[in-house]
Amino acid sequence: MSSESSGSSGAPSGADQGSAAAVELRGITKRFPGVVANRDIDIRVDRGTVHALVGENGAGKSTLMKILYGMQRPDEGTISIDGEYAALHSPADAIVRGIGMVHQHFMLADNLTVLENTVLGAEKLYGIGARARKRIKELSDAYQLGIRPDVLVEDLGVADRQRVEILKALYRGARILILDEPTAVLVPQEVEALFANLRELKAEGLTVLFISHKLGEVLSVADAITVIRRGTTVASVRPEETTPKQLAELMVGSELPSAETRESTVTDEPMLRVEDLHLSATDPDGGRRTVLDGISFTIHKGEVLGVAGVEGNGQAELVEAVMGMSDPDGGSITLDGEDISHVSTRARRESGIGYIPEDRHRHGLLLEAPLWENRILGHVTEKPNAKGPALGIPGAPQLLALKEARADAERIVAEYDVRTPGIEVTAASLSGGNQQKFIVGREMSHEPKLLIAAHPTRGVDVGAQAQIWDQIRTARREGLAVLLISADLDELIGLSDTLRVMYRGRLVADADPATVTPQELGSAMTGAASGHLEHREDDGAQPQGADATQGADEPQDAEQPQDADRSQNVGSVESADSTDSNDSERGGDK
Ligand SMILES: Nc1ncnc2c1ncn2[C@@H]1O[C@H](COP(=O)(O)OP(=O)(O)OP(=O)(O)O)[C@@H](O)[C@H]1O
Repeated sequence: MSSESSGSSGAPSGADQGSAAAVELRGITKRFPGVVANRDIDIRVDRGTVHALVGENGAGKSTLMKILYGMQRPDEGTISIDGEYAALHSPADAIVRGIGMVHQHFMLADNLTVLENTVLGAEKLYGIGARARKRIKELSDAYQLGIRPDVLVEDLGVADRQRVEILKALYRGARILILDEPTAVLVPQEVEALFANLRELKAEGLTVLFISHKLGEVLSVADAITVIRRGTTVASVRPEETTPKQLAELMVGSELPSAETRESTVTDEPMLRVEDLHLSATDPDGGRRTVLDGISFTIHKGEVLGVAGVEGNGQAELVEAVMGMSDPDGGSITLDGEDISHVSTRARRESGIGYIPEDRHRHGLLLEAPLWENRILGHVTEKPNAKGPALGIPGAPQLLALKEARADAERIVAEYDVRTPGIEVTAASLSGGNQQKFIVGREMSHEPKLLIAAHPTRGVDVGAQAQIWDQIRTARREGLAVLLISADLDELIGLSDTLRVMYRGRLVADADPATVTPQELGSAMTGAASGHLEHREDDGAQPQGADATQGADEPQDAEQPQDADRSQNVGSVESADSTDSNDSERGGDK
């Protein structure tokens, strides 16, 4: 594997020009209790192409890719790689066959360098020293990955981490790369950079298979598209012959949704008021770094406040602070006139905050518990899950109302179209998008006053996305206030009444959702100046927090102020001469 992967360009050769497909899946069937995840699937993927897999939540895409990567065994069917039958019993078998996979949740060790992460477990290939370093450089140059081997992974933004994952796979000799929803966490500029990388890879004869719910992107980068519905392939289409609308109809039989919110329902009654919130975190070396640096905003009843930002600039920490999951150094949080700065997460929920967390596995679900128990999670003292006080004695603890909780779990499954064999199965056995739909259903069921929604439609298909957007809009009309964090800029622009940009732990700019484009917002998020954005005077000109080692783009501190002719209605995200008082600080890195 290693010998065949050192071509003169440093790229794996992939040069076999035979007519065999890079991947041929024939008659793949995979059953789980109560579900046929894949049913007699045939797919042929030509060498040197980018092949997209699309389909609604629970259609069977991830299962199929896990089978190809040796993580799961099919009950029936065969896999051929480059025309040869391949028995893939484990990822190790797949790697030997030149298959690599980049999962949605990156699997890198934060406290190790890029080089260490790359060689870990693959020491036999090029050792751990000079040869390994040379190989990393060759691959990085050949595919223009821009890898810096000695940087700690924790200092990298998401787009860079993704490139490290791709490099890791290439280093192990991958010629077939599987990417699971690779663009879900990227801003538009980063998506473009990733697609440029994918084009480089295929130009060198590599084959890319990727799963995505973003149909516009699929059409822009894929050479071929396979649509899976309810476990089986329903169409193979060429992008040049297809529109996003047709693709959506093939997938779910529904129209492409629009996030656009036209009529305003914003009132002048404040629901959430956050004032001068400061939060710092301890670095592994014991130093302190600023994560939230004087955050202030108000969300009114009937208002959706969207916060745009490249992952790692403090949005996640802002959400956790509002939910009472961290202990801010200063500032206050007021909900509907009540100071909740020092009350517990449970008390915050009980006073009417719904919470759709960013990491559904860590904060949204008990993965090994049945779905009906997950109905109770986070709402243990609320109806319909609780009844009491026990035995009618005042002050006695409440009892869990198990029957009612089960019935309500059934209702959520039906209303939110959660595809599951039942409420007794574990949350872990649901597909990612169906887990998300269940969480959204649970949180909306309690008619919150304030919804904290972090990436509410991440991983859900276009049909379910439309439904979730509708739910949020309907509740907003009835006075719901929403703090919305999303990497999906169309969603952010479409749903928000007010839009703020977060950068290095500060709210640095405002954007008008009616006029701003995803590209402009994306630029602002990476620290560049952009049109339609208003510099926030009240946040002060000098950022105190954190260098932005986030994202693919380095901070553009050295950039000059914008052209005078653009400056009339345009604000820079940060003043051009801003100098970080502490370059070692980072905004909200994990
Ligand atoms: N380990 C498992 N145990 C039981 N059922 C499973 C397991 N993994 C997947 N399933 C079921 O198989 C079906 C296909 O799931 P899969 O994750 O492949 O869907 P998907 O198309 O990737 O969905 P999404 O777009 O939501 O990620 C679903 O009904 C899911 O609940």
